[in-house]
This record gives sequence, structure tokens and C-alpha cells, in this order.
Amino acid sequence: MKGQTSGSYTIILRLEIEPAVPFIRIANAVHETGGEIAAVDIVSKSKNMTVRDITVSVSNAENEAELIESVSKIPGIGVVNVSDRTFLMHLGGKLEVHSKVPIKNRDDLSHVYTPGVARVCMALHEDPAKAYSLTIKRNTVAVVTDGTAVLGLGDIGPIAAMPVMEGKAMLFKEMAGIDSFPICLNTKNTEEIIAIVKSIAPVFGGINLEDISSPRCFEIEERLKRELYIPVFHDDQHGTAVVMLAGLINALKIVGKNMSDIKVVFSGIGAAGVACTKMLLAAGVKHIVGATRSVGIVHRGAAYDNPMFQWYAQHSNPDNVTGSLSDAIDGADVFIGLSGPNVITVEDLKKMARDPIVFAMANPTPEILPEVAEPYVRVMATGRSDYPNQLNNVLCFPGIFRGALDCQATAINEEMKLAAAYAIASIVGEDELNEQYIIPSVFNNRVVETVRKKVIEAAMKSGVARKIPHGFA
Ligand SMILES: NC(=O)C1=CN([C@@H]2O[C@H](COP(=O)(O)OP(=O)(O)OC[C@H]3O[C@@H](n4cnc5c(N)ncnc54)[C@H](O)[C@@H]3O)[C@@H](O)[C@H]2O)C=CC1
Ligand SMILES: CC(=O)C(=O)O
Ligand SMILES: [Mg+2]
Repeated sequence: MKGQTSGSYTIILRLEIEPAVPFIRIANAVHETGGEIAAVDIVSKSKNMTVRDITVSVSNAENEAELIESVSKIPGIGVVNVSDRTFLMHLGGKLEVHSKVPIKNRDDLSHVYTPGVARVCMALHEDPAKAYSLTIKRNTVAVVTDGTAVLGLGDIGPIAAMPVMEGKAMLFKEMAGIDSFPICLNTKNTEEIIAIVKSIAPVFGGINLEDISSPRCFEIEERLKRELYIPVFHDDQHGTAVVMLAGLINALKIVGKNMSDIKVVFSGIGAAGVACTKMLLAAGVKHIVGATRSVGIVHRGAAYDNPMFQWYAQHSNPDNVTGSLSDAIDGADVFIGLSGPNVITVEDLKKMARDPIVFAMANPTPEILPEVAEPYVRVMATGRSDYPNQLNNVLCFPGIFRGALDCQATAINEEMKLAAAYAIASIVGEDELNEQYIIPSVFNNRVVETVRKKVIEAAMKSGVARKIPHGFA
């Protein structure tokens, strides 16, 4: 089946090719099945046989099978092996622990371990605050999940969640130099999760909650924030909201509209949808309507089991309209998708107000694909790295935690989140801003430092910083 190929679905075909077979036969077979050749390498060459690795982007598993069959049918070609680059990068996991001090002899050993270590233990026993200078606490964050809302894949459990959590830990390290560790819990019980996180908290300078489904995520975060003295941050709520706001600040400049005048429609009222709604309300948006697959447009007068839907009904939908997502989108200036794949259509986009802004942020498959939506929208963004305008919480969590850890903040509060959003938006200069560039790249090395600086300033101003880092007065 042909479809859109993706840089993240890449296979490597190792082929034995007899000399009589022209390469164009292979290229045609790949092309005809919808694959795209990304690279060709020679592994070995002899008089009778050339072994090549052909790296090919495919659209899905069905496309992969079709492509392999088509190539293997070419006379004089043998398919030796097929490997998947994404899986190869996960072999053995993506993280390891390094020690900072070499242990080469007994003397080293007696300092880093017993007997020397005992004196350090007793110093910490007398003054636990010294953990920030004498242990890994200063620079270590726990990435905690129960595997119940992993990307848009849903409740796939703690083991299946590991690759995402290892990925988040890598991003903390690569982007912000923060050490972090994936902690995937084999329980969905709210009280158990709270108790476990509180029990492991002594090791960590911060807790990043990840991919915990709503509405449990709200209580878990609220309780941990109240009961711990280190920052607790549910990334899917606040990291997403910060980045979404940054994107919207810039997108509105392009279309010449104000926060206070726009109508925003949300698909998905889970962790991310609720937090983004709160962030927009704080930023001055007055007209927000939210819908989900299960209950349609959330409105006053309906009885919802989910307590967050009750809250949502009270704080959105000023005209108290009812119906489906498709009804809600009528006349909307902005669509924000934090739900699941392919939930809106071109017909829905045609009903939006002038210069539609569409943030289809569901991962890995957005609410509508950019190539489908683009002819009908002015600004299009997704959560993915293979399209322009990547609105993904990775733009926020490394920098916001870097700032919070550096000033030993007791919390990450609203002031710090707003500061982070404006910091991210500010990186795209007025002269650079355009429909394809509303948000800086994840690889823009100014992002983390700019967010860190503004977050530290906001933490100091709002009274949650316990330490004034060097360079801040
Ligand atoms: N781009 C980004 O940075 C981020 C994107 N997300 C994406 O947002 C989505 C929701 O994440 P969370 O709020 O953490 O999950 P959640 O489980 O807390 O909430 C999901 C919400 O989406 C709705 N939903 C799920 N599948 C749907 C479908 N096929 N059609 C319509 N509604 C559907 C549910 O009813 C619920 O309201 C996921 O796809 C996730 O990958 C989440 C966080 C960050
Ligand atoms: C990006 C992210 O955190 C998510 O899709 O869940
Ligand atoms: Mg997430």
C-alpha cells in the first residue's frame, strides 16, 4: 500500500546483487511500491556478487512487506536481511549510567566507598539540604509513568512505555545536561503512585510525570505538589501547554488576531487538552469550546462522570453550544488537537474562520495530516519532527527543569510556565516569523538557555527559588 513515507520508519535492506542486475531495477521496484531510497552503501564486492545496504523510507508495515516482496522477486537479487533503523537504535536500550570519578586503586575506593563515604553520609544525616551539593539530587530528575496514556497509543502498560521514557531521559541529558531516569510503575492506583513517588523523591531534584492518563493525572500531580518540596511537573499538561502557547503567540501575529477575540476549539479534554485550555484562559482567550469522541461538545447542563469535564463545562463554551466536534469547529479561528489520529476532515477545516490556525498535536499520528490540511489552513503545526512547526513539549521540559534545578526551586509555578512560553516564542524573530516557522527548532541551541534564564527570573520573583544562581541578582 502506497502512502506518505516517514523518516522515522526506515528499513535497511541488505541485498546480494549479481553483476548483471542494473541498480535501476531495484530503484524502480522500491519506487513503484511507494518507498523512498535514502542511502545506498556497498558492504562488499567480488567478481560474482555485490552486497549493498539500501536504506529505504516506507509508510507502514504493509508497505514494507510489499516492498520486500517486490525487490526479492527481481531475478539475480537475494534479500539477506532486513533491519529497521528505529529498532536498531533501541537495541540494548538507549541509556546507561556513567560514574564521574574513576576507581583505580584502594585509595580511590576508600574515598568513594567505605570507609570514606560514611563521613559524607553523616554530614547529610546532620544536614539533608547538603544533598544538593554532595549527591546526584542537584541534577537528577525522575521520569515517572504508569504507561496509561503513552503518546496517543493509550494504555499500553509500563514496559511498553519504556522507550518513550528512555527517550525523555535522553532529551533531558542531551538538551539540558540533566541526568534523569525512567521509572515505569506497574500500578494504576492513584494512592500507590503517590506513595511510590514520595518514597523515591529523596534521590531526585525534580519529578517529571509523563503519560499518565486523565483524570488520575490531575490528582496525582496536585497531591505530589502539595506533599513534596521539589518541583513536580506533569509534562503532558504543562510542557505541552507552554509550547502550544508559544506557538499560538506567534501564529496570531501572522494572522493579525488577538487572544481576546479568537474562538479556539479543542479536540481531546485529557491531560494535555485541559492544561492547554487553562493556559489559554490565563493568556486572555475568552471563547474556548472543547469536544471529545465520547461526549461531544462539553457543555453546562450535562452530567459527566469525569470531574474534569464538569470543570471544563464551567470554564468554557460561553454560548453553551452542544453537538459534535464538527459542529464546534464552525467559525473557529484555531483548532487544537490533543486527542487521536485523523479526527477532523477537510470539510471541517472549510468551516473555520478566515486564516485558520491548526495545531494537530496528537502523536504519533495527528488529528489531520499536514499534506491534507495545508491547502485549507494558514498556519499548520504538529507534534512531529518530520513536518515544519513542531509543537512538542521537548521544547519546554529540558529548559524549564534546567532553570528550576539551577535555582533549587520548590515548585514550577504558573509564573515560570508563562515565562517559558514567552521565552520560546521570543526566539523566533519578527523578521523570521512566517507560516512555516512559528516555533524554534528543537535543535535551536538558544531554546534551553533562554527558557532557563526566564524561568529562574520568574522563580526568584515569585518566591520559589531557594538559591540565586551565578549571574542573577
Ligand atoms: N505534541 C505534544 O507535545 C503532545 C502531544 N500529546 C498528544 O495528545 C494526545 C492526548 O494526550 P493526553 O492528554 O496526555 O492523553 P489523555 O489520555 O489524558 O487524554 C486523551 C483525550 O483525547 C481523547 N481521545 C483519545 N483518542 C481519541 C480519538 N481517536 N478521537 C477523539 N478523541 C480522542 C480522549 O477522549 C481524551 O479526552 C496524545 O495523542 C498525545 O500524544 C500529548 C502531550 C504532548
Ligand atoms: C510528546 C508527548 O509527551 C506525548 O505525545 O505524550
Ligand atoms: Mg507525553
